[in-house]
Amino acid sequence: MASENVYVEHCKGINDLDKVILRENRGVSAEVYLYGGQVTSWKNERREQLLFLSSKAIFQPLKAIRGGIPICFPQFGNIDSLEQHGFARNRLWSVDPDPPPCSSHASARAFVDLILTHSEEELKIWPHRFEFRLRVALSPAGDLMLTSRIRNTNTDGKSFTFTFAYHTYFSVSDISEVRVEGLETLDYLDNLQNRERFTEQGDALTFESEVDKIYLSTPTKIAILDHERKRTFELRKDGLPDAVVWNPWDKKAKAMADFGDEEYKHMLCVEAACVEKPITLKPGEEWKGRQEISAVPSSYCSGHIDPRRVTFTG
Ligand SMILES: O=P(O)(O)OC[C@H]1O[C@H](O)[C@H](O)[C@@H](O)[C@@H]1O
Repeated sequence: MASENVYVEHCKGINDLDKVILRENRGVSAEVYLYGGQVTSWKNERREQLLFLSSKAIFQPLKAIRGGIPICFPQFGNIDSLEQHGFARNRLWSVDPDPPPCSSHASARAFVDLILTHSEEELKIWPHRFEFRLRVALSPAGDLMLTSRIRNTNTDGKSFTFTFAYHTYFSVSDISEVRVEGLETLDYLDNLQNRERFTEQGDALTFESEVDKIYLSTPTKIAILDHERKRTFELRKDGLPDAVVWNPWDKKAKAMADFGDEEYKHMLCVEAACVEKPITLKPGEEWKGRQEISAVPSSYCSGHIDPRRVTFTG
């Protein structure tokens, strides 16, 4: 069991589900449910919530929690016969009692190591043995860092193939005030058009209708600028070439039981992912995928904001 200290608290959350609270200097914090291995909260030093969590989210096994950072594994989407976005987000993870050394975020004090392995039940729907280790860490500066290490532990000599995403729901003031930089001019697969391939035109992305796109071979940094809240999220990723951008907009919002009708205005999913080219692991092989997110104050200037030149005050 991970040690209890001022940085890490193991407790019960909604519906008595186990959760872990990570705390750092100046009151920054994050919360992780063992159900889904899912981050559900990330707060800055002003105790402001940085992730979107639906007011209608259902915290009950077999349904993924709507918001935070669901983990999509072993598939993103519903291409395969498996459940949409795979089973990892619908399973009870454990605290990893003996995590192997993790070079990422080695200096973090507020972190938890979780593990998910195949169950006998699982083997019927996805016939592979695996160990999925997830480290969630909060840096002293308040950055939220997730590292996934997935190992093929098959004993029958078989490789397995998977796709993956950190399905991050960012909290935004008003979707019509948001710009995403770093994806312009890239190719994407449009989920609203049978995954047909297009090229993004023009400047940074803005939003005025439903969007569900998988941007391909993206840069390792993406910025999400919230003009009204004067906040910029910076997403950095490694091992995850693609980035999914999703907002259901009004009609789909109404069709989702665990999502408020108007909540689409206050969220945007930007998901570090590996979708276009699935990953194949031979027995004994391990894959690693990392995502780090920071939230920094940004000064508003109509037109261009260069995420590399935002004003850091913290
Ligand atoms: O409702 P969920 O299974 O959580 O999926 C929510 C959304 O996830 C991704 O962003 C997909 O690209 C969307 O097509 C999907 O609607």
